[in-house]
Amino acid sequence: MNASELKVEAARAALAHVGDGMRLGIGTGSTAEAFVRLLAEKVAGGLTVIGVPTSERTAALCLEVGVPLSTLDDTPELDLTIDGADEIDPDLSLIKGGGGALLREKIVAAASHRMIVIADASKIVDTLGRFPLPIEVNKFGLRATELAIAAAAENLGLSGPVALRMTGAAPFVTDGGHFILDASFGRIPDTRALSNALHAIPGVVEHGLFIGLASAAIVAGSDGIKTVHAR
Ligand SMILES: O=C(CO)[C@H](O)[C@H](O)COP(=O)(O)O
Repeated sequence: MNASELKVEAARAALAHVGDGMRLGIGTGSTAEAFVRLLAEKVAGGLTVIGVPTSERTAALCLEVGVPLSTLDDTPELDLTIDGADEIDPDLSLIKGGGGALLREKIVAAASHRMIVIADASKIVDTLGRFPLPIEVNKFGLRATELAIAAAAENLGLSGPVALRMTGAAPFVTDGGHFILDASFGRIPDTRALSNALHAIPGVVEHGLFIGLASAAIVAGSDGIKTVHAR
């Protein structure tokens, strides 16, 4: 099976955790999209759920395939969020934001009683940081924020390019109207320290380190599906 097929298998396995009447956070990315399409089949078959999407892109897909939606304002407490990830470590800390939706993804995950991550096995790492860390920043003072991020990283012994994410010739703009800086710091031994340091920078809106949010990860590999639970 290729990575796309494995993503579908992980998404299919996650459906077993969705019960009738649930309020569901719905993630962003290709794995989450596979989940939405499978969920829509269940909804067509009579399953009742209400979804809160983590991006405009996911909202559009849900509307297209018939998954009923709410907003986090109308449904501020969720039973379960299903979302993908760019990296997953053994503690179920994550890097997310490859699709640019990290802010809403984190808000939705934090509003959920449980978060289940779905992924193909290539996303599993020993230590987070192979995937560049997405950092969502306010447009104002971009250069100053970039310098502050580099300085904060250096204090923690981390360094590497911090690149403004582009879509063609223009900067990528998130659903919240912000920019994304992708920080290639390499391995991040102390994710909590980096998280705190980034949160202390005024121009940083949010970052893609998800620590203590995932309750389980459903990972599909060539040897089958494994479910890893948070310790
Ligand atoms: O965090 C995300 C979007 O912001 C995605 O969950 C992450 O990028 C994984 O994407 P995919 O399922 O396409 O591999």
